[in-house]
Amino acid sequence: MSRLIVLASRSPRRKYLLELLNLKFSIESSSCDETYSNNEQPSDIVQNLALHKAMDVSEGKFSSLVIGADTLVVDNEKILGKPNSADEAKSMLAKLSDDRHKVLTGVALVKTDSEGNILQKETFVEETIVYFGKLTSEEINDYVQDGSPMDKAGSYGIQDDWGAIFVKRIEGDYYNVVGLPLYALYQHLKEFAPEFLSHNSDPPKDE
Ligand SMILES: Cc1cn([C@H]2C[C@H](O)[C@@H](COP(=O)(O)OP(=O)(O)OP(=O)(O)O)O2)c(=O)[nH]c1=O
Repeated sequence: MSRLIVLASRSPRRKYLLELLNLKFSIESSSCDETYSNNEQPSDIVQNLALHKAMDVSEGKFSSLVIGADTLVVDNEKILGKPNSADEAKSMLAKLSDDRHKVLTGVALVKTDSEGNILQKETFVEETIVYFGKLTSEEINDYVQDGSPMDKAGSYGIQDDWGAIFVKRIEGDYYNVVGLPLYALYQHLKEFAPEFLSHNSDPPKDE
């Protein structure tokens, strides 16, 4: 039976990022609840949510590797998820202005055997520090009105046109901020699931 990689995500950005590893995979989004308790450590939250997504999608999958991920912003110990309203997006961006914050992405890898049983699972977390410049209220208003903050942790996308204008510098993996830490993921795949890489071992082709 052929081996299958499944990305447990509805995020178009995660699909795009996983494609950069030149792997063949399918996509199935999990319907699990993404709530968490503020008493938990952010690094535990993102890994637990990633694992819930991957475990949920792994049901009924045979000889598969399921990849789940979750991204949160942590600003001075305060966790910022996706905003619930435009006003909340504006206040998140005002908090991030002229300061540094952390972006944490938790990743879960779940392997199933040929009968659909869970064979192995592991999680890891990657942290990137992002430094924002000072944002004027006009810039914040314009971004929230014309940009796409609502589906993003911390209300911004570093990859968006205006998002890029906010960011002075980062420490760590850029792709981790966008939603999937590609360097760490590839290293973990080599250790945890090399059999899923072997038939995809051709180097990426230039466009
Ligand atoms: C900080 C930041 C977050 N994000 C995104 C990454 C994640 O998609 C999103 C955080 O929400 P998540 O719950 O991690 O992911 P999701 O709901 O988009 O997708 P799924 O759970 O189905 O995998 O914020 C950016 O795209 N750019 C950024 O700069």
